[in-house]
Amino acid sequence: MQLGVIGLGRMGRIVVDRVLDAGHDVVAFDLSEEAVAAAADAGAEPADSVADLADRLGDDKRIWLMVPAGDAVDATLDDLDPHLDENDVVVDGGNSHFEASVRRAEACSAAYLDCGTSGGPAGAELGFSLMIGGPQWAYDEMTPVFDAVATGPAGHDRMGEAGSGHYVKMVHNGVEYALMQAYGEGFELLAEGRYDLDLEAVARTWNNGAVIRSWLLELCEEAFREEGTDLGDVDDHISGGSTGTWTVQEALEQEVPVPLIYQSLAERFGSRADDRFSRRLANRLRYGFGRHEVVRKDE
Ligand SMILES: NC(=O)C1=CN([C@@H]2O[C@H](COP(=O)(O)OP(=O)(O)OC[C@H]3O[C@@H](n4cnc5c(N)ncnc54)[C@H](O)[C@@H]3O)[C@@H](O)[C@H]2O)C=CC1
Ligand SMILES: O=C(CO)[C@H](O)[C@H](O)COP(=O)(O)O
Repeated sequence: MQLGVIGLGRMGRIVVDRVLDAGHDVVAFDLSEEAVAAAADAGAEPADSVADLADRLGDDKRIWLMVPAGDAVDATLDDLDPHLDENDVVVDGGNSHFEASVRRAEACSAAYLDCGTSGGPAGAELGFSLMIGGPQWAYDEMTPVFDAVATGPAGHDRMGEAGSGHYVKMVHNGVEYALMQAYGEGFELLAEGRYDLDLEAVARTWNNGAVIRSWLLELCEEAFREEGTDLGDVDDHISGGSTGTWTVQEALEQEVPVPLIYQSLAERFGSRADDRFSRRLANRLRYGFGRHEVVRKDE
C-alpha cells in the first residue's frame, strides 16, 4: 500500500517509520522542510505541499494526518479536499475533539476515520493502541496500515461510527489524568510519611507483580531513577489539559459523575498558580468568623 503522511513530528514520524518497516510506501509532507528531509532519509518520498502529496498518491488515496489538533487539521483538510473523492480515505490520528471529527467526516469528500492514538513516543518500538471511528469499509481498507502502526492486529479496532474513535481516546485521557493523580498522591504520602523510603525501589517492587503495576508506574520508576527519589528540580506545574477538560465537559453533559477525573484536572489548573485567590480569601475568612490570626505575605 502507498500511504501519504502529513505531520512528521514526534508521532507522525513513528507512523512513517512503522509503515515503511512493514514494507509499504510512504509519501511525506510537513510544514517543516527538515522534518520532510529526515523522513526522506528514512525512505519516504518527500512532498513539498499538500497538493504535491495528493498528486504523488494517484487514485484511491490513503492519507494519515498527524498534525496538532484544531486549526492545523482544518487547514490541511481545506488544502486536501479539492484532490479527494469518495474512494479515498483520510485518517486523523491526532487528539481531535470528537465533535470536530463528526463535522469533518460530514464535510470531507473522502471517507474519514477519526483515530485515537495512544502509546506516545514509546510506540516507535512497541506500536500504538488505535481507537478508530468511521465507515467499516474504510477501516477494512486501512487494516494493513493499522496493523503496522499499532502493536499488531489486537492493537486497533473500529469503535463505531464517526467520532467514536476520538470519543474513546478522550475518555482514555481522562483515565490517564486520574491514574497519574492517584500515583502522585500515593508517592507524595510515601515521600512525606514516616519512613525514609527509596521511591524508585518502591515503584520497582510494585511493578513486579503488584495489583497496581502499569506502564505509568514504570514511568514513575524511570522518573525516580533519572531525577532522584525527591524528583530533583522538577517543578510542581502540570501543563496540557484540553482532553481532560473535554472529558469533564462531556461527563457533565451526560450527567455521569467523574469526580476523580475532575479532581485531577482541577489539580492541574491549581498547579499553575502559586498565589491562589481562594486560599487567600479562606485565610482571611478564618479571621472573620473565628478571629484566627491572618497569615500575611511577608511572614
Ligand atoms: N506526543 C504524544 O505523546 C501524543 C500526541 N498525540 C496527538 O498527535 C498529534 C501530533 O502530536 P505530536 O506528533 O506530538 O506533535 P509535534 O508537535 O511533535 O508534531 C506536529 C507536526 O505537525 C507539523 N504541522 C503542524 N501544522 C501542520 C500543517 N498545517 N501541515 C503540515 N504539517 C503541520 C509540525 O511541523 C510538526 O512537525 C496531536 O494531535 C497530539 O495531540 C496523540 C497521542 C500521544
Ligand atoms: O494523548 C496523549 C497521551 O495519551 C498526549 O500525550 C496528550 O498530549 C496528553 O494530554 P495532555 O496534554 O492534556 O496531558
